[in-house]
Amino acid sequence: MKEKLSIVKIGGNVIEDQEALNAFLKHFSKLEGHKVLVHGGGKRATHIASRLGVESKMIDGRRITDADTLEVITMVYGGLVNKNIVAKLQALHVDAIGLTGADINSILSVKRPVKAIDYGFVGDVKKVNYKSINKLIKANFTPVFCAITHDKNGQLFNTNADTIASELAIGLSKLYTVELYYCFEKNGVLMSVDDDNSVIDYMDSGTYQVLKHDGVFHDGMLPKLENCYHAIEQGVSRVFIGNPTVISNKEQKFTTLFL
Ligand SMILES: Nc1ncnc2c1ncn2[C@@H]1O[C@H](COP(=O)(O)OP(=O)(O)O)[C@@H](O)[C@H]1O
Ligand SMILES: CC(=O)N[C@@H](CCC(=O)OP(=O)(O)O)C(=O)O
Repeated sequence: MKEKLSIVKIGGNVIEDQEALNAFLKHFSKLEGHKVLVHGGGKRATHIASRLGVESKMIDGRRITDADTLEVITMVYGGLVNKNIVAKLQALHVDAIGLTGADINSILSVKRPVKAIDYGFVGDVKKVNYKSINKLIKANFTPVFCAITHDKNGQLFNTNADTIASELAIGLSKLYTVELYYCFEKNGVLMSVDDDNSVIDYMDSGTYQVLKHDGVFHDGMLPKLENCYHAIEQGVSRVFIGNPTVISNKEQKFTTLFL
């Protein structure tokens, strides 16, 4: 039987709220067994880009990444956000190691093909080197991934953090029974985005298609759910969406997704 591995993605709104981030990291530190953290930081990148005079442009939840934006996101995701999270985890006695997809050649990507839109330096994941990542896991390190990948020719790419989490989950599910958690500031996938009590407890792919057609999901929730169902279809055992306590408290409301 495969061992269990928890992969947890934490979104940009929680990262912006120091109290919420600290509370989440405390929950994460107590999570038993092997674990991997993936973090976003889109909000921080937009904020710092604007202070540097770099304009941010998002289309369908993805950032148009020109050369200046790539510099900003490399500093913000790979440096500021990643290293602060790693330091906070070390303070909580988690032996965390921060990584981009270039480190140990962990996540390879190719430039997102230009169709109607040229996203610039945005990468679509081509390969996850789960065997290399597993060396860190087996040595009892906790990998902490940011939203950066590379092409093995020296080019870094910006890749949506929800996609990084689902691709890592797919790759590592060859070795582990993976539980994938998407943590954000709401209680789960909501029937009505303004009502935190309207959590959809269970959602199969048929219901997902109907609700999507009815316009229940907007903005970042659209790519998030696409990534979730992609992971489930590719063999990830369990996928949950909820607030930062979902990883340790199954008493409260959250959304469980299945085929
Ligand atoms: N039906 C829905 N249920 C919950 N959130 C939704 C829904 N539709 C749209 N959203 C929006 O999606 C956002 C989450 O996506 P995103 O901002 O990409 O998350 P993250 O912080 O994880 O990166 C929420 O903040 C919310 O405003
Ligand atoms: C290509 C692309 O859009 N990348 C994202 C990566 C960060 C991210 O996903 O952050 P959140 O999880 O906080 O939204 C971006 O630059 O915004």
